[in-house]
Amino acid sequence: MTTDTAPTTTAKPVLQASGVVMRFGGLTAVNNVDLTVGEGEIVGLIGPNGAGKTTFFNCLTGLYVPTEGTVTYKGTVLPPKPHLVTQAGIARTFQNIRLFANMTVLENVLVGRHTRTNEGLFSAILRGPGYKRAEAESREKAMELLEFCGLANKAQHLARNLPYGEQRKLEIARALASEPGVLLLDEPTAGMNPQETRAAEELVFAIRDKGIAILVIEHDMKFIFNLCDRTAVLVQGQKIVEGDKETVQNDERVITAYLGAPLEGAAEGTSTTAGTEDDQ
Ligand SMILES: Nc1ncnc2c1ncn2[C@@H]1O[C@H](COP(=O)(O)OP(=O)(O)OP(=O)(O)O)[C@@H](O)[C@H]1O
Repeated sequence: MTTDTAPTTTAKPVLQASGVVMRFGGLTAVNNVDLTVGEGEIVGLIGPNGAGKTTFFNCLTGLYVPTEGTVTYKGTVLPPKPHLVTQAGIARTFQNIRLFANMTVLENVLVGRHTRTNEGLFSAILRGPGYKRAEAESREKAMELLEFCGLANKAQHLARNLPYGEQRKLEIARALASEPGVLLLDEPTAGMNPQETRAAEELVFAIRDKGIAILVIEHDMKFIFNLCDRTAVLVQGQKIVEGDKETVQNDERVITAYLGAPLEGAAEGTSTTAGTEDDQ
């Protein structure tokens, strides 16, 4: 491990992974990875197919219990259960869209709010004043989020009827409904056209401006380098380099990992992707 893999942020840590290892039998999918996302930061995570990016995300969000290492959120070690991780303040989207297809857009966002509502089962069954007040507040907040994500006019549409780019936006709106301090995006622009990708960029900046730190996995290098304050590169489970756009683009090991072309394309400002052939 070389010294340039050390965290370079001076921002106050929000999410911190230390020495995270994830083994599946004899395969080490994530190998001793340290990564910090600080307040107000957008951090990128890139790497060729099978590098361990999604597995690392799963370790950060309690879907997997890391074989070794710790993950802390604002200084507290996270419990290895997804709903408790969400409750703590970490939200995520998935590489493969996971919406409730037969529910409306608004209902999907309301589902995302359940970790932030105090009304229990009996309150819901009895539908007393407390429940009605909480429900009205939730709907109002959900509508604000749909407005923020540009989906307010689709609130009553079924999720399955949205175009692909809007489904991805809805996933983000639902993740934001849990009022996170950090948002993890797993390939948010996969399948988007260039116009949708640019709109997604604007949305990510706007989320950061709300005070939510962001960690994003993407194969679209232009998207990553336009957005991110720092980018970490995983290759075969190991973080080989972490730094700003220039540091990453000029690192020989990164160029070798990608066989050169994609990163050079990004440096020239053309939209390019790397290693997407067997995604999803
Ligand atoms: N549940 C699992 N059981 C066994 N092996 C797994 C499991 N999940 C992932 N792997 C393996 O771990 C390695 C890392 O996979 P992972 O999906 O994390 O990579 P990735 O960088 O996200 O790839 P991509 O860019 O294609 O999404 C791969 O070799 C994969 O086959």
